[in-house]
Amino acid sequence: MLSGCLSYNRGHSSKLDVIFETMSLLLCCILLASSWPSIHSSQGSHYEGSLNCVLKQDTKDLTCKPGANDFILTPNYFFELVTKYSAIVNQNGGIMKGLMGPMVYFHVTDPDIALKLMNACLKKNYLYNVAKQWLGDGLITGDVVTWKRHRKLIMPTFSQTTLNEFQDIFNTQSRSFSDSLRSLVGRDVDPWPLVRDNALETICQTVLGLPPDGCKLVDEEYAKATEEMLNIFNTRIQTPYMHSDWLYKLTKTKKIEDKAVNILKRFSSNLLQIKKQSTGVSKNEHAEPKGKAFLDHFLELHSQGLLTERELLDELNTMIVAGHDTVATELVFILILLGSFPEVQERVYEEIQSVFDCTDRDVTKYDLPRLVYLEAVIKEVMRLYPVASIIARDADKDVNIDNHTIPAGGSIILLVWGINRSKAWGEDAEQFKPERWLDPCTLPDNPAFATFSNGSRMCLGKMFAYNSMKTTLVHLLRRFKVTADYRQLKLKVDFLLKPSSGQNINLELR
Ligand code: HEM
Repeated sequence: MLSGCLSYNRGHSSKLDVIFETMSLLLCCILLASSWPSIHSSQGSHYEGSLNCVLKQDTKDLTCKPGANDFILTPNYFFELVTKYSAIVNQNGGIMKGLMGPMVYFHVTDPDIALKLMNACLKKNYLYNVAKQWLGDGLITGDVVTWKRHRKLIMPTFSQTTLNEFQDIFNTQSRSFSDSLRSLVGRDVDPWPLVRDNALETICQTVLGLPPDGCKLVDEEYAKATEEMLNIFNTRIQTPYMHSDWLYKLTKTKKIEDKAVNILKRFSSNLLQIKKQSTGVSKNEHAEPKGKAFLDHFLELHSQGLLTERELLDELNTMIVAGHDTVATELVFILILLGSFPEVQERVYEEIQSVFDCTDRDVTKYDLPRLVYLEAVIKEVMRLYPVASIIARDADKDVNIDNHTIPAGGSIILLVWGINRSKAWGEDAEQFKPERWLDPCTLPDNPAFATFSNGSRMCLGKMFAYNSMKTTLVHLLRRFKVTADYRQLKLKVDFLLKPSSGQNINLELR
């Protein structure tokens, strides 16, 4: 039951089913309550036994390390797991076996081993199925066969030409975001709601490709439903009995999920309708997009019979969530770090003033590569605070790595938090040092930076993210000075890495 597939069951239950399931739920709860401690302590050795048979040389056992297990099932279980396992695995050669809840995973922090596994093991771990009801067979949650076909079709959507077309949207959104910050000057405030709304509106504008006309696409209901879903993923992953589809179906959480998914799906269907209507109206009545937007590409693929309408909507939902929550979270971390290191912020400000000749003009595609120090700051914050701090995959065949074999069926946790702090980064890996990005000779190889993942399933939106974050920060930092204290920052892994408190910033007009 615990390793059950989290596939979404679309069928309806009869009354008899409900009675049967309620009785089974009660029985299961009793069994689970009485057996949990033994499942928890014995499951590891049960799995290890079978995994050890195929290991050429035993992978060190993380769960035997002192301190590795003393946080299991604490409220902030995930965050503690990520940070503690990262440190222990880094001290022990970069690959170890260990428990996550009752399941055994191979935990990896060695950048080269991680890259090899990212390329060899394309199948996502069953944990991703918590997002299936919302994201269906989109790129993040789809099975490998669907993913391969869709990735090939969708990759051209992220061409440099398309990204350049988005620069107007990035500028307009960033200006309006900076305007909205004026009301916060002089107060300690949590920037998250405004940063999130801006990122969400930006991705939706780029999905549609319509020039903003002052009218917002996104409402509070959508943003709330997204946050609700991310919380539900977290709850479900951390609650073993909710791993069973039929038990989960009986919970209150499932009802909340159904409501949230309806809101999210209604929103993307509406976007699709707006797009379909806007391509049909004359130029005088409605502003036409200048170039191709995400939805133009998707609709073209649909009209060629390469994507069904359901697949199109799955990709649309995937794009919206992948494209806003990540960017917004990283922007909050960047503001906190800039506010905590005034000398770094001052250097960024001077670079902006120099590139833009002290003017307030928009950011062009030619400015973006010239913002070298700003880019170093962004990358350094993203190294230390990777929003996707773990990536979970399954081996669908035996994978040989140095002296180890990860057997077919083995589950893998790529600890991005740990890869980004591995010994490749040197003794000062824990320190915030943007300068390390300025000299390519002292920089480790690419796989040591895993915030966008690496290999063939790596993030498609990396350049979109850099361009939009740089544009936002230019508009913001030339108007405001930020103060914050990263030492107050408390973190949680709520599916994604997020601040849980201490994220307030203070703005001062320049
Ligand atoms: C700071 C910003 C971002 C970060 C840190 C980030 C990180 C990641 C990571 C780690 C993955 C791999 C997830 C996994 O394998 O489980 C991923 C996948 C993906 N990201 Fe991003 N992302 C960011 C922004 C974006 C943006 C702006 C977009 C779209 C506009 C986007 C679209 C995607 C898509 C479509 C995938 C699935 C790729 C595939 O499996 O083929 N991301 N992202």
